[in-house]
Amino acid sequence: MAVYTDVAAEELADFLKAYDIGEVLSYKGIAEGVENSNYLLHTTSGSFFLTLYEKRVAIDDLPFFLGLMGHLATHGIVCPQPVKARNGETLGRLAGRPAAIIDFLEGVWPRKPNVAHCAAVGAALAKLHLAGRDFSMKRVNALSVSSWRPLFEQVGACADTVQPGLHDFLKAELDHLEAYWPRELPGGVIHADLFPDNVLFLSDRLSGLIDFYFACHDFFAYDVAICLNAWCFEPDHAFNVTKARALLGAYHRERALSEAEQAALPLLARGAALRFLLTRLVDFLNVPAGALVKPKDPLEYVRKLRFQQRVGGVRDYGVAILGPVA
Ligand SMILES: Nc1ncnc2c1ncn2[C@@H]1O[C@H](COP(=O)(O)OP(=O)(O)OP(=O)(O)O)[C@@H](O)[C@H]1O
Ligand SMILES: N[C@@H](CCO)C(=O)O
Repeated sequence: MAVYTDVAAEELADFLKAYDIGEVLSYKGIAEGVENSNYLLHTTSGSFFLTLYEKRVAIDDLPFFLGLMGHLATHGIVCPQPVKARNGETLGRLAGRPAAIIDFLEGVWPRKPNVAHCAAVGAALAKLHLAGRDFSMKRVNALSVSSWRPLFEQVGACADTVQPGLHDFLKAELDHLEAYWPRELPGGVIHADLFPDNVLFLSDRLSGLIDFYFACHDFFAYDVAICLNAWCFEPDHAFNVTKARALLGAYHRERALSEAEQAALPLLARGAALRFLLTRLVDFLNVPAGALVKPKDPLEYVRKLRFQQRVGGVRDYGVAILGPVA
């Protein structure tokens, strides 16, 4: 989470003069998330979310992210809408960082996802992929396979301080993925970070998707693989095939996964596990002094990667080859 960048009350009051959202009543740093500095903002007009974008968000990418959130809403995807300043801009600058105000979505992210949550996420992910097909802006995935070796080299031998032998394990996996990564699969706009903490529920109903700051163009099935890793493992690290079947089946009913996508899923899931393992390692080894952040556990993704290395095909996810949707 983060509060990497503090915001003084006077700075905030100044910043809000450009908006039509009333006077500040309170603002508090949010103790969740690891990428950006987030504040819950209450004003005389309502509740908002103030985000100051940090190191992993390139300022030139922000129009894509903010524009995508607006586009998806026009296709019925419930996600935060950027608040425009009086000059029509959604992006400003606060405390030396690019900053935006987005509306606050009610809902709670599931700390212990169940099978119904997994089915809801599978369907929502497919709808997001379909809704993004006519989005005009493009963004290459800055954290796809070509970015993993530089991250690995950034970590280097320090990997072994986190777990003995981790450096060689990462190198072997990287060599394998670079050699066999798919060249051609159906693709488009993906979320690329749809973890439980980015999906809100009200009672049992999915009430919103948030945190589009890794959204980009990549394989749709890669986004599915990210969700398999994020939603379908138990706290004891066991893979839950019932949850995987629910997630994949619900996705497939909204947007059919081709045979090629299904065949590629295990390899994509290895890549998805390596991607988050590497960014977690980098963050774990480089916590900025004074930042209010609890880095996420890289070893969780070592275990997930080892599981995915043993997967032989989608049957290991609890599904027979998903046939045509009736
Ligand atoms: N628009 C919103 N409405 C309601 N809650 C929100 C909103 N945006 C963020 N949150 C809450 O703040 C938390 C952190 O937000 P977010 O996920 O965007 O941070 P982050 O730094 O990108 O973290 P990470 O990428 O690790 O999830 C979310 O888990 C959610 O609980
Ligand atoms: N969702 C990511 C953090 C944001 O990239 C993780 O759990 O590693």
